[in-house]
Amino acid sequence: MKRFFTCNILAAAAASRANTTFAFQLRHSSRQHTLNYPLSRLASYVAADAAGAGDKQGENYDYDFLVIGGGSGGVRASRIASGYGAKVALLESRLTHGMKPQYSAIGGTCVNVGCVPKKLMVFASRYPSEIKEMEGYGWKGATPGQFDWKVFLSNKNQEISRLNNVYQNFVLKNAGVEVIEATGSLVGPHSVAVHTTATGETSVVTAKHILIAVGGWPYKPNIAGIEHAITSNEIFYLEEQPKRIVVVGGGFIALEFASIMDGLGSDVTLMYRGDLFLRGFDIDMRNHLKEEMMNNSGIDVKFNTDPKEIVKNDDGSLVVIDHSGNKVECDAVLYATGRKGKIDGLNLDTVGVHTKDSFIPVNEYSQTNVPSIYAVGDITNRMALTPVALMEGHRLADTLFGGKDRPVDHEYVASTVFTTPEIGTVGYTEEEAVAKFGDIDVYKNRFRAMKHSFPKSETYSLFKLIVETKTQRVVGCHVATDGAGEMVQGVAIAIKMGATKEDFDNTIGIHPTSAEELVTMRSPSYYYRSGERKDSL
Ligand SMILES: Cc1cc2nc3c(=O)[nH]c(=O)nc-3n(C[C@H](O)[C@H](O)[C@H](O)COP(=O)(O)OP(=O)(O)OC[C@H]3O[C@@H](n4cnc5c(N)ncnc54)[C@H](O)[C@@H]3O)c2cc1C
Ligand SMILES: NC(=O)c1ccc[n+]([C@@H]2O[C@H](COP(=O)([O-])OP(=O)(O)OC[C@H]3O[C@@H](n4cnc5c(N)ncnc54)[C@H](O)[C@@H]3O)[C@@H](O)[C@H]2O)c1
Repeated sequence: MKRFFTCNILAAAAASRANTTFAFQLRHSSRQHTLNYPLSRLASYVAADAAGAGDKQGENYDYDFLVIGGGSGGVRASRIASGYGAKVALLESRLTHGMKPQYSAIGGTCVNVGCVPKKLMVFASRYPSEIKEMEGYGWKGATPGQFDWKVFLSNKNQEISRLNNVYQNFVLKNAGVEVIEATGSLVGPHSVAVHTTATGETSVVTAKHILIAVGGWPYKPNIAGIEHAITSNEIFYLEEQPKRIVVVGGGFIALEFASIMDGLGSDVTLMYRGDLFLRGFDIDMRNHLKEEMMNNSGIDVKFNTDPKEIVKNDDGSLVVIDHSGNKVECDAVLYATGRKGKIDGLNLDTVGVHTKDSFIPVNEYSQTNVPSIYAVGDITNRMALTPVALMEGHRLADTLFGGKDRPVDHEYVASTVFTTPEIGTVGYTEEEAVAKFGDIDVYKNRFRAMKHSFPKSETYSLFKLIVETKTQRVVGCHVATDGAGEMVQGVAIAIKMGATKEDFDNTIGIHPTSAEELVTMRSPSYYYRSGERKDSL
């Protein structure tokens, strides 16, 4: 007798009681797979699932740890778990990067369509401004030449392919992780349907612990003509460099790509719906970046501007019409308006995993409401940064397989917006510090770095330290300058360790650098006492 069931553990259990053989019908995304599954095996994992995650049951699972998603969090968790001797399999939909439908591949968003190709574009985009200053240093007639988008893209693609190979065949293979090119979806608290990418076949495997590390996906608001807009996924594969580009958004991705495309020679219009971009960052850094962008880049920054419609012309060019009826002609529109969790097709409902919007809430051990199922990285909507996903994955593996008690730690996480100039930041903003501590001392200096002052460029840096008055602990450091990311990484160690302003003062600077400013700001620029700003005491 052959019967069909949707992928539902209760239906499977009923089938096993009726002692039938059956084909198991699974739906994932738009595809539908049929799986002929041996009943004895199915019955065993149904029984295991029904019994919960008992240690004794665990001995019968196919794996100790099954990871869905081969990005920052999944790769780190799986290789650390394997290092502790766990039997680990990792499912990633694709092992080599490329366009639709996934864009991402082994290594995740960061490696394929995020941090890495983005940073390569940042490097490429900064050469022209370096060359502009060369004349002041005595180099006559230097020009950046012509940027060849196709050459860059081809080199970038080779580099990402190299990294895909490194992840699959060195990082994970050497760690003993079984990598499967497949898309995973949940069947039960201990069972996952594995939809093999190459063949379309589906099988079901069981694991004592399951980790969901599927990352996120760009979100575009539903305005007329939105289908003509691209996202950060597509920009890494555009065949031609858009001569004119409108970037919509005011977060990390919008600002970084506005800077990149400007540096590469495109005409850039940045549209942000609010008064000032980079909400959540220190107010001085936000204002400083605005001034630097307006004074030292070609970016046309439009605040309080929200597109209402995108119209495609017959020649393929686009027009962005905002709510006031203003029009901007361009060749591409990049939407960078946030990211959603990639939960589609995971069958979370089937197993009862709670979601909030498109994300999966977890506790401090990255555990979902279903005890055997964990989630790390962007899908948990804690802090969407690669090193954070790495930390969450690592700590989970330490806890589950290393015999350690390692909850996540999101305090004093440093980050950098790779605009020109970069904004490096760790700890509390001025606003947050006032709200939390009431009494703070603020040290601030805006200056022209030696490198820019000599060729007489009007390019400024801004350094800011925030100190809790009572303890004199440095609780925030915000830097807008060349190489801010490299600089703030070191400061983050000191701040995480609880360094005081005196510790900073006792540290001897490196001369001549811009970074020495961090240890030479002697007197506070202003203070807050009981939440009220005071210019002197
Ligand atoms: C343009 C851009 C630039 C960025 N720049 C930076 C930066 O400079 N610094 C920084 O710290 N962060 C940056 N980020 C953020 C960073 O990329 C993410 O925080 C990080 O990649 C999250 O890791 P993750 O493990 O949660 O998920 P991801 O890295 O997104 O990995 C998830 C993987 O799971 C796979 N997958 C999804 N569903 C399934 C399924 N059902 N079965 C099997 N596999 C599946 C996907 O194909 C993907 O490869 C950037 C992001 C973007 C978009
Ligand atoms: N350098 C880095 O570390 C880096 C770089 C890129 C991305 N990231 C991570 O990826 C995450 C996602 O980046 P992102 O820039 O897409 O998101 P984001 O949340 O940083 O910014 C989204 C922006 O879009 C705006 N927005 C949202 N909905 C809108 C709408 N309907 N219309 C117009 N504007 C709208 C928001 O006001 C905000 O300015 C970041 O939060 C960050 O954690 C990090």
